[in-house]
Amino acid sequence: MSESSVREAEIAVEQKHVDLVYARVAEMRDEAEAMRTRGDELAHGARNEAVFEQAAMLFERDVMVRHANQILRSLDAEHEGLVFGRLDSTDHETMYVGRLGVRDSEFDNLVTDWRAPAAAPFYQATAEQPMGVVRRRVIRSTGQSVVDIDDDLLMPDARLESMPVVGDGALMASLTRARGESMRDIVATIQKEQDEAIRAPWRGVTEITGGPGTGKTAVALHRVAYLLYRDRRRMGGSGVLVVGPSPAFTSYISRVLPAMGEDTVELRSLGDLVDGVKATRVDPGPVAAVKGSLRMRKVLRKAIREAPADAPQEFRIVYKGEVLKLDARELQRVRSAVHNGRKPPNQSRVDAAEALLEALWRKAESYDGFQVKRADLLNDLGERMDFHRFVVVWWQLPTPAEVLRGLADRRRLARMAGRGLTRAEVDLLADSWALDGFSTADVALLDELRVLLGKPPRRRRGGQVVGPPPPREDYDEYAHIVVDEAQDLSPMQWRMVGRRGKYASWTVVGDPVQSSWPDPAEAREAQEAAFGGPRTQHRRFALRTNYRNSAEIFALAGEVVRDVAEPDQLPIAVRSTGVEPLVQLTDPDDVESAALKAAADLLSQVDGTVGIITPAGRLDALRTAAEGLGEERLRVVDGLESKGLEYDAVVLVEPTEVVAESTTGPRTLYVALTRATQRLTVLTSDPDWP
Ligand SMILES: Nc1ncnc2c1ncn2[C@@H]1O[C@H](COP(=O)(O)OP(=O)(O)OP(=O)(O)O)[C@@H](O)[C@H]1O
Repeated sequence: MSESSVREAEIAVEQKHVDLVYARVAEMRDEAEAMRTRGDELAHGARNEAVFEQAAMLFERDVMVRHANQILRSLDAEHEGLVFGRLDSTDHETMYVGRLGVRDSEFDNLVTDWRAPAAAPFYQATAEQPMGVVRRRVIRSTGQSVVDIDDDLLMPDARLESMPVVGDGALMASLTRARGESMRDIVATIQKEQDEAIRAPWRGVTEITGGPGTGKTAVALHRVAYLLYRDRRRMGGSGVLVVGPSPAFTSYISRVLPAMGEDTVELRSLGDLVDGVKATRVDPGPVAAVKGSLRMRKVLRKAIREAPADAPQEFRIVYKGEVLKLDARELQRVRSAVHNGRKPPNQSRVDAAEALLEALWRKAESYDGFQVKRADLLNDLGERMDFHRFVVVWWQLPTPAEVLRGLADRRRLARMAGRGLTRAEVDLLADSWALDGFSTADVALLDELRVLLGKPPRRRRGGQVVGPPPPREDYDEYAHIVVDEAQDLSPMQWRMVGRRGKYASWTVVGDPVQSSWPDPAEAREAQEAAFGGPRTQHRRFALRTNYRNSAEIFALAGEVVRDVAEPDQLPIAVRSTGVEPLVQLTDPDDVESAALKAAADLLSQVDGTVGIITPAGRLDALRTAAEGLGEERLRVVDGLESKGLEYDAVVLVEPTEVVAESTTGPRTLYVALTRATQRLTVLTSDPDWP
């Protein structure tokens, strides 16, 4: 038989099994639905019968329905099919591996869930350590049709005559496929070193490092699916949070988990981690660097103690014919004393009122011949409307946003900062807070302020203040938190994320060489604190193969960080395309049209997406210009925004400017140069670049 007819025959064999699986799944769906109906009848019918038994059945019903729904979700996901792998072992057993486990009506395995221990050899077996696997087969489907197969022969000596081997590498086939709107799952082609990180135990901190394109993000997401499968009760209860750098990134990865049947995981970017706030911009590097540093804690702590700008400077109240007056200094003394109490300011208004009354009493007492009893004065004034009106304006309950906005006042900010910030830094921050909206870095500060201020008491109708609510935090705490691009989190951001995971286990993914955070030591410390201190159990995995970039593209990218990276921090790109990146000298006045021209060329050369990556200063202009092209496959982003994303082809605009803008030298440029899978064009007005 010719090779192609062998392949056809083998595809037909697999199609038969796949058909069987889908038929069984349809049956399971019917069974689950019948079960649901029965469960409903039970619930409405025999209320008086054995309640415990009923509860158990209801529980079972819920599990069944959940399972059925999960199967349906996986079926509905338009991905590479339910069954994607097959192992043939030395004992002549065959096992199919898929997105979920399916048994036939006799409880025999039709498909094993990829996350089950039994499926591990599918990812871990190698020619050196075959784990009893003679042939590993990857089955590629479109919908329910098998379209191709790819075999790995791990034990040539154990192969039977009747066992054909076809295909030339499922991994390569997957890597060269065009990239689209969103990231795909990699369940069918997870590599051994990746699998080890995916299947690591849930406890403590799992740290995954690796260069660009080594699959860190993919691995982290598959690990989430794995942990949910293995430990659904622990993980599912308080949930899993995945934190990424930008909304573009969360949107890019948003389909991976649903494709694996997991749609309960929360994806958030650093700018929308706090409910009710959404970052609308990104600060320039030097501004973000100040806002992210731990020095901000002191500034904010001071800011919440400061009287609001519009608070009254003195207080007069007439009592029994005498004017009682507190001047600015006296008021300030009362304010400080209340702040020194243990409650946060937004829960201290009652204390503030009491302290004011005491101060008024001391004042009255100091007047010669003023005959009143302390208890009477406290009571009488405490019920007076004019007193309460004063308290409300003098002890305001500001929102975090109001406090931060207050710091747009340069003089006020300088006072709060003391020697903690330089004058130039005060100017940078004040200018930034005078702009509309908040930046990504501001969100961590707002979260810090929220904790410092405390939750204001809820109001009852009629405007009366009710006592403080039960102590409940107003953010969720998670069972497991994944932090992607972890090298970029500022210390203040680590505090924000850490607050959401006081009892969490962690998966932390990053690449120090791609860092845009200038003070790694301070960030490291804050990170450790977020994890619960240095005693937390740590396990580390390093990924070494770059699956994204062609070898030609990565050779150029590696060049620009040669001075700032250790050799073993640079991954190895194994896929060669024979297409060298193009470096074009451009007229500095003509960069825009050159970029559009280059993008148009690339769009005609690749099937998937094309990205124009530009210095932040040119972003708006290029974005507007590119809109004119009306191309759905084209994106325009700046270097920082390009973090974590990938395109089939990239036009990189003015590398020297990208470096100049960054606070961490060539690292952002390295990020930008490692986004393309197939083709890269660099436009530079610097004849000496690189
Ligand atoms: N085992 C694999 N099989 C198929 N594709 C893979 C595999 N591992 C990684 N990839 C692909 O390689 C590309 C890079 O993966 P990913 O984005 O997870 O890398 P990364 O390490 O997070 O990169 P960066 O640090 O640059 O953001 C993706 O398209 C991913 O699907």
